[in-house]
Order: sequence, then structure tokens, then C-alpha cells
Amino acid sequence: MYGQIVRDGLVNVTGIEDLGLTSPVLQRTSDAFFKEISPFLLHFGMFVPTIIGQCTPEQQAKWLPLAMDLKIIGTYAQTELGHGTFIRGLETTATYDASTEQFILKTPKLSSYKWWAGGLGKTANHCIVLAQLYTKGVCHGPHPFIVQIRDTETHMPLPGIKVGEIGPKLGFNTADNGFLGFEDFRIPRENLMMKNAQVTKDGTYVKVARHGKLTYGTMVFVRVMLVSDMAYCLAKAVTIAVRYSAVRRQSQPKPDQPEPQVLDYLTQQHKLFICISTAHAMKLTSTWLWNTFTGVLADMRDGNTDTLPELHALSSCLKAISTSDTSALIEQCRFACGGHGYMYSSNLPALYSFATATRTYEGDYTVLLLQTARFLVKSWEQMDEGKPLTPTLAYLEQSRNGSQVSWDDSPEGIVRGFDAVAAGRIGACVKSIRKHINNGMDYEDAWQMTTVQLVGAAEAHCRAVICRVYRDETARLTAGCSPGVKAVLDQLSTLYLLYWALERTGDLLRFSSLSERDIENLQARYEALLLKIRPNAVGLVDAFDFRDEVLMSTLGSYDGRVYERLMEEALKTPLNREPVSDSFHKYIKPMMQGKL
Ligand SMILES: CCCCCCCC/C=C\CCCCCC(=O)SCCNC(=O)CCNC(=O)[C@H](O)C(C)(C)COP(=O)(O)OP(=O)(O)OC[C@H]1O[C@@H](n2cnc3c(N)ncnc32)[C@H](O)[C@@H]1OP(=O)(O)O
Ligand SMILES: Cc1cc2nc3c(=O)[nH]c(=O)nc-3n(C[C@H](O)[C@H](O)[C@H](O)COP(=O)(O)OP(=O)(O)OC[C@H]3O[C@@H](n4cnc5c(N)ncnc54)[C@H](O)[C@@H]3O)c2cc1C
Repeated sequence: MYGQIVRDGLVNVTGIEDLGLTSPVLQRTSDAFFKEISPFLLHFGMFVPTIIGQCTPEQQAKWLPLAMDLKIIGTYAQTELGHGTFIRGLETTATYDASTEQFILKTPKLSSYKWWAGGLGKTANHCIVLAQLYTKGVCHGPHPFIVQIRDTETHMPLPGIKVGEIGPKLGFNTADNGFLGFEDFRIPRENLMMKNAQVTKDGTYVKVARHGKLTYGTMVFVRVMLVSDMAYCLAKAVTIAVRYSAVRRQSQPKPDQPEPQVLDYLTQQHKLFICISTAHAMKLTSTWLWNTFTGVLADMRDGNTDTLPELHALSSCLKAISTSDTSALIEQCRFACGGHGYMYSSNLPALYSFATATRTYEGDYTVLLLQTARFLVKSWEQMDEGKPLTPTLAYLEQSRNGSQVSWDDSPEGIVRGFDAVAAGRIGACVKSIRKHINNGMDYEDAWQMTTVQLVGAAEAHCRAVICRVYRDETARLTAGCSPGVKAVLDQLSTLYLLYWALERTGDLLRFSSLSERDIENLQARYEALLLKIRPNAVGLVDAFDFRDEVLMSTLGSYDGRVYERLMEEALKTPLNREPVSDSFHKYIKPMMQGKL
């Protein structure tokens, strides 16, 4: 299994390299080789971006060509057995020895072992290691080091390195995630990635970057990439589920009628059409977020880090919500396919196992939403002090006078309704924190007592951003389209707004003048819209344009030969190679004869 995966991974990587294409394309093409994940994903997904983001030009000149030519194979080892979220609590140490101009890497105890890095188990010979940097007896916090862990000729672990694979997981079982421990392992001073901080030969620590969190830059990059990845993942799943629902016929609502396509059931449309809309919403939002990211990078190249806090808040909540929505909606696609959706050959289990992992890695859902909430509360307080708000928080102004927003069920009105919900929930958090402080709590405890509400406020902010970006970008991008295309894409973005308005009626009742009658109207409009989208449903998923080789699904292939493909795959199962398994003769027959 591992050998096959590595072979496929290299065919994918070297093939694309010959075509001179960039890593995002690599990510897409690797889908044609892997149901789960390539052991080389971390090499291009984090090892290369970290060299670019954390190394000086001289260090890049040394390491980047080796990495891009696959002369070295890397991964990103930050998480430890004992810590993943709390980076400042990482235990691996890198202590500078000026007499030899080296860092000594140590794994102080079991919980300090690096754990999880993709490709570390058996594939990588280098890795980025986040370790607490000590020099002249002072700890300067976690810093990135590039470390060779295996001999590039023999692939044997180097002396002082303990490395291996962490074992089977819910998914990602082709990524050879590994563990790594150091026993007084020495690396040259130059292996500290020195773009944001340096250590001179005599051990003097020199802080270069103005912003203390630039070391976390790779994580921001991957979070931005993941939003796009999720759109792609969900688009695959809903292509499979909608095509299968067009083939599958089941039950007899009317006695004298043939069994209908299950796609004709309103409940099936309710399960699946939000998945089509969400794939579009996330793709458009990911492009908007990428443009925001590149804008902040440009500012930072000019030495201006003022826009970094908003980017961190946006990338945190969009990564959290896109991965959470995608996991839930891929599972919904699986539910919509009945028993056959549970078959591995449908590819829905693999898509789910990949998506649900993203809700955790690169920043746990709750933790990242609390990061966004931290920014929202700070912004509210700055608004109270009369300071300007950042663009994505302009809607907070409307809440200043505390008046309730009047409900307007037009698409633009619903977007404003979500702004009001976000503003209201952030304001309620600020009020809760202040109440606890007035009752004698310190700020940290008052914050902790409000964290359930803070997670909800961050989700509401993120939903408001997605709704606004989805609506605006759809209008902008369809301006030149034919009336037919424009109408269908407008239906999808309206469906997204109606769906979420119905999901959040409690909030809308609390923070706008929404009435029970308005809710009845929303429900009726939503159901009518499902019926309108039905005739275009298969065309809409065909428009995602996935080849069968990429979908890898018995249920979602373009030709609709579902039952034939299910049987073809079943007959390939090893258990079907012999009519009678040898377990019958070894165990079952003796048992039947009372001989066990
Ligand atoms: C083929 C190429 C395509 C690529 C496709 C990619 C696909 C996926 C790739 C690979 C697959 C597998 C990847 C998985 C890899 C991993 O999981 S790597 C490990 C990831 N780990 C994490 O994400 C850890 C999460 N934890 C954190 O980020 C931080 O510890 C924390 C933010 C939760 C808390 O950090 P802490 O130091 O405690 O900070 P705070 O005290 O909360 O905040 C201090 C201030 O710093 C600001 N800040 C925090 N983080 C950032 C950041 N990343 N950027 C900018 N600023 C940040 C924070 O807002 C505070 O600011 P204020 O004081 O002003 O409020
Ligand atoms: C498939 C996969 C691949 C991975 N690949 C890599 C890799 O290549 N490199 C790498 O370095 N890491 C990798 N990771 C590790 C990943 O980054 C961590 O698992 C992730 O950051 C979560 O940290 P944790 O596991 O310590 O969870 P924890 O943070 O311990 O979470 C446990 C619970 O505690 C809660 N919690 C934690 N802190 C807080 C808080 N401050 N407030 C409220 N609740 C809190 C969380 O919400 C969660 O419910 C991978 C993980 C997975 C699943």
C-alpha cells in the first residue's frame, strides 16, 4: 500500500514538474491519484511555503532549489504529543552553543515528541521543526528550524533521531503521519530560519520582524488555501450525490405511478442543493480571501503589518467555518445516498474523512473562532473609543445606536440581517464580559465565562462575511453572463441566504424586526426555490467538470452505470477470489462439528 502510494505520488509530482506547473495545480492533480492524501502534500503544502516565508534570501537560495527539485523531501513538525493548539507551550528545545556555533535539539520528555507531521513517518528526510529557542540562558519562544532527519542516500534516521509512523487514523492513511524525537541532536546555526529573527555567532538574539507572530505565517497561508480546498472537496461530494440521486429510483408516492428519481423528493433537494450553493459560496469567498492575503503580504513587504490582525481574524474564522460546513455537508451527501453512500467505492467516506480532519488540523475550530472573537471584541472597544473600523467590520457602526434593524426579505436585506445578528452577538459578548468584570472577575475569567457566546459571535461574523461576499461576487461575475446563467447562479446565492436565514431565525428574531409571518414567507420562498433549481441540478454539478478518474466514485460517474460499477468493484474484493474462504475449514467447520 505505502509503496503504491509513494509511486503514485512521485508520478504526480514529477509529471507536474515536467509541465512546470505550480503547487496549487499539483494539489488538484494529486486528487486524480489519491482518494485520501499524498505523502508529499506537506512537502509542497507547508515545507516549501515555510522556506519561502521564514528564510532569508541567502537561505532560500540554498534550500529552495533542493526542495523544488525534490533533492530533499520535507514536512512541517510543529505539533507535539502534548501540545498542538498552544504553540507557546511547545516543549522541544533548541539551545545555542556558541563554542561550536550549533543548536542542540532536545526532546525533554514523552509529551515533547513531535507528533502528526505528514510524510514524517517514512517519506521525509528533512523537516521544519518548531522549537523553543534558548541562547545565553534566555528563552525566546518557538522558532522554526530546518532539520535533516534522515541520510539522503540510505534514508536511515541520523544518529540522535527517533522517528516513525503514528499508526492508523480515521482517514489520511496514505499520508504517513509520523513522530520525531531528538537526543542532543546538533544542527548548524544557519539552520535557524532567520527572516524574522536571528542568532549571531556569539549567540546574540536579534529580533528582525516588527510583528511577533510572523513565525505563524505558514499557518495563515494554509488556512487560506484550505477554504479553497473545501470548496473543491464539497463540489466533488455533491457531484456524486446529485448524479446518484438522478439515477436512483425509490418508493411510490402515487399508486399508479412508476418509482420517481429520489432527486424529485423535496427533502432530497433540501439535503443537496445547499451543498451546491455552499461550494460556490466557498470558492468565491476563498478567492476574495486569497486577494486579501496577497494584499496583506504586499503591505508587509513594505514594512506595514497593520492589516495582519484582520487577515488573521478572517483566515481563522473562514478556515473554521468552511471546514465545519464542508464536513457536515459531505456527511449530508453521504446520508442522501442511502446504503451505497456508505460504500468505500462511492468515495464519500474518503471525502468525509479528509474534510473532517481539516476541522482540526491547521487550527482547531473552537480555538480559531476564539481568535476571531478576540479581534471582534477589540474592534468593538476601538469603535467605542471613536477609532475607525476595518472594512469587514463596517457593519458594527449600525449597531452603535442600538436600534433594531427592520427586516427586509430581499437578498440584500437578508445580508443586512446577518450583519445585524453579528453586531448584536458581538455587542452581547462585550456586555457579558463587562458584567462579569463589574461583578468582580478579572478580564481573563470574564473572557472565559463568555467563550460560548464568543464562538457564536465569531460564527455569526463569518456567516455575514460569506453571505455578503457570495452575493456581491455573484453579481459582479455574472454581470456579463447570459440571462439564463445569471438567473441560475442568482437562484443558488439566494438559496444560500434563505437557507441560513431559516437556520438562524432565533438570532434574526432577537436582532431584527423579523416576525413569525416573515418566517412563514421565508420557508415558502425556500421550498419554491428548491423546485426551481431541480431542472438544473445535474447540469450544475456537471459544470464542476470532474473527470471520473478524479471523482473515483461508483455512484458519481458520468455515465450513470451505478449498479454495474458497484458490482464490478465488489467482485474485485479479495474475499471474492475464492468461493470458500479458508477460514471456513480452519474455524467455522470445526465449530459446527463441535471441535472448537
Ligand atoms: C500543494 C499546495 C497546496 C496547499 C494546500 C494545503 C492543504 C493542506 C496542507 C497540508 C495538510 C495537513 C496540514 C496540517 C498541518 C498542521 O496542522 S501544522 C500545525 C497547525 N497548528 C496550529 O494551527 C496551532 C493553532 N494554534 C495557534 O495558531 C496559536 O497557538 C493560537 C493563535 C491559538 C494562540 O497562540 P498564542 O500565542 O497563545 O496567541 P494569543 O495569545 O492567543 O494571541 C497573541 C496575539 O497574536 C495574534 N496571533 C495569533 N496567531 C496569529 C497568526 N497566525 N497571525 C497573526 N497574528 C496572530 C493574536 O491575534 C493576538 O493578537 P492581539 O494580542 O493583538 O490580540
Ligand atoms: C490529519 C491531521 C494531520 C495533521 N498534520 C500535522 C502536520 O503535518 N504538522 C503538525 O505540526 N501538526 C499536524 N496536525 C496536528 C494538528 O495541527 C493539531 O491536532 C491541531 O492543531 C489541534 O491541536 P491539538 O491536537 O493539540 O488539540 P487540542 O488543542 O488539545 O484540542 C483538544 C480540545 O481542547 C480544546 N481547546 C484547546 N485550547 C482551547 C482554548 N484555548 N479554549 C477553548 N478550548 C480549547 C479544543 O477546542 C478541543 O476541543 C495534524 C492533525 C491531523 C488530525
